[in-house]
Amino acid sequence: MPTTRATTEDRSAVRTLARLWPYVRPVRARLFTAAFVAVVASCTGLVIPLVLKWMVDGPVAGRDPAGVWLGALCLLLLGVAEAVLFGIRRWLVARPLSHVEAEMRAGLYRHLQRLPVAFHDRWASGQLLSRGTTDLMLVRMFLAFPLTFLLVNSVTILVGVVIMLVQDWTLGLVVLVPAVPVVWTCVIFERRYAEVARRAQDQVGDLTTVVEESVLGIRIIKGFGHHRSQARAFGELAVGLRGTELRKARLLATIWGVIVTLPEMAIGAALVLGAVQVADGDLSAGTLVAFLSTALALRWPVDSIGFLLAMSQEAATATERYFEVLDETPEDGPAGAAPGPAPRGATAPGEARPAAAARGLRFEDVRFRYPDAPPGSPPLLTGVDLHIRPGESMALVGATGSGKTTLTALVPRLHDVTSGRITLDGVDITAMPRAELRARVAVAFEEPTLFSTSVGENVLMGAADGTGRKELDRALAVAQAEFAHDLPDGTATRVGEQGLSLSGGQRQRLALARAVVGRPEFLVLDDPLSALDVHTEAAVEAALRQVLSDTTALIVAHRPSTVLLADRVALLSDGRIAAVGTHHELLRDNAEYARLMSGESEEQEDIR
Ligand SMILES: Nc1ncnc2c1ncn2[C@@H]1O[C@H](COP(=O)(O)OP(=O)(O)OP(=O)(O)O)[C@@H](O)[C@H]1O
Repeated sequence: MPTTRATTEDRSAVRTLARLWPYVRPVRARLFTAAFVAVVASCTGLVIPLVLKWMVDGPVAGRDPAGVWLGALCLLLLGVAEAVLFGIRRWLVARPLSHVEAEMRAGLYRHLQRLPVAFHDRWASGQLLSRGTTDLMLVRMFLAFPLTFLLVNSVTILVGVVIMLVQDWTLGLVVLVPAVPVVWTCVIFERRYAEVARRAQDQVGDLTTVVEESVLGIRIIKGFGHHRSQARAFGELAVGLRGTELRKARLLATIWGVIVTLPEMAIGAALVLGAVQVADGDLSAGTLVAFLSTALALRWPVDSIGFLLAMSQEAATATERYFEVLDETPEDGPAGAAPGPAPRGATAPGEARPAAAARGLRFEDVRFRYPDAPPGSPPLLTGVDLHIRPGESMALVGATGSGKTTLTALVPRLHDVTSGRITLDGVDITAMPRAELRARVAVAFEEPTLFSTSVGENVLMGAADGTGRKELDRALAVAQAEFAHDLPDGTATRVGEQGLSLSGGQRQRLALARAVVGRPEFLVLDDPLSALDVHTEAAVEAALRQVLSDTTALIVAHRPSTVLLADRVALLSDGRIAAVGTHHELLRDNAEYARLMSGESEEQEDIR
């Protein structure tokens, strides 16, 4: 699984950031108003040097104290106005930008839910997590600060330069000389910084993955005494990230050095030249004061360009990473089209009742190859043909790694077949809306996942909205999960990561209850009894038999006791169904099946 997804292709930061427009659109009025207010505030600051000029050449030269007081009052009012306007700007942007961030995060989450399992197999969870957290925070910060201030500073610099040229065009040109090397440095910096910023953000994703895996797998890490090697792996990634961050800091220091030093030198030169002109009587002292105060007022807008560009570049990288996920095609395709092979002669729901041969669950020449399988490797399933009649339960047996779990995952379309088709009562599953398919097919996997919510809610996830207490109790009884009633808050007890810890067998029984609670027409169980003790297994089997009597079921089985739950058994071998029959028939006629079952010698003796 690639943990770092660095894009090396050249892309324009502006074009990438422009993709944020649909999210910014609803709050555009406030953002534009805030930008306008900031421009006015910044330009208000540029009036101060002109007041100074008036004071120096007027009241100060004419020794008029009342005029000096008036000038001081004007300066005070201008300062207060500038501060108030900047305060208004901040107030205008705070709330709408939190809204933009929340909307983008919700959009990402919704999209992640709709992306196919193949996507989640490919992507490290830490990479997704960091996109939904750090990256979105960088985007919000960009919208709040650099976006406005790159505009505000540009306008301020432009207005300031015009004021300086009007005061004295020769001094103005001296101050403008560094513009060429500064712009050139910015262009080079932008390219280099983009590369390093991307690497740093990918490394944050990798680090998040390691932290997440260590927390989830803490028992294994401790059990096998791997905390040191895990800490070493984390340390190496952290050192890598530190190196990248230092490179970022060095680049930033370089551009800052250029952006600060060159204009300061130019101001110094202008000061010397201006002083000479004042001494020669070619320039008034007030004009020189106004010129220098304007140049000094432009220091911050110029100095800040370095880190504003850096923040914008990080935001462009964050936006790019965000849209890498959002650009992935969701399960139903952008226009709701079903991906996968086109249905062949499917019978639409509601049409004439299908022929008996078509009813039930049918695999027709199903081939499957994982999209991320090594190139050139053969498909895992090379032509599966299997018919499970309505109401029949079929056990699926095969060597480990033969593709049993994969085959079961094809039925609820967690993966799509590479070729061939699967039908439910004659209807190709690719022709059915996924919601309908998943309402008709219930699944329980070997790894029983419970969510951080109550036992009842975990089980009722398998049923339509509004399913009541009676169905919940029935499902718990079928799965022999009545222990749930004895939990501290009964079925309202919270389980999962932040709730009560349950044993593997208890989790498996709840997962089974979730699969049967909706009385599904089709049931797919992936070795659902593997974590149960012998007594509980017998009790669950007895209850499951009842459920299976009116359900069409496919059950992955490793043990004869589970196989015996089913009416017939299919043997999966070399990507095909090698044999179908009852347990006893296969045991007698098929050497591979007999060998697979012989692992359970004691039980096998009982059965014989
Ligand atoms: N997401 C995936 N991408 C690529 N290959 C995969 C993926 N998931 C599983 N495989 C491969 O497919 C093969 C079949 O896996 P599968 O889990 O279907 O076997 P199984 O018969 O259920 O095994 P077991 O009896 O051990 O549970 C394995 O070789 C596995 O490595």
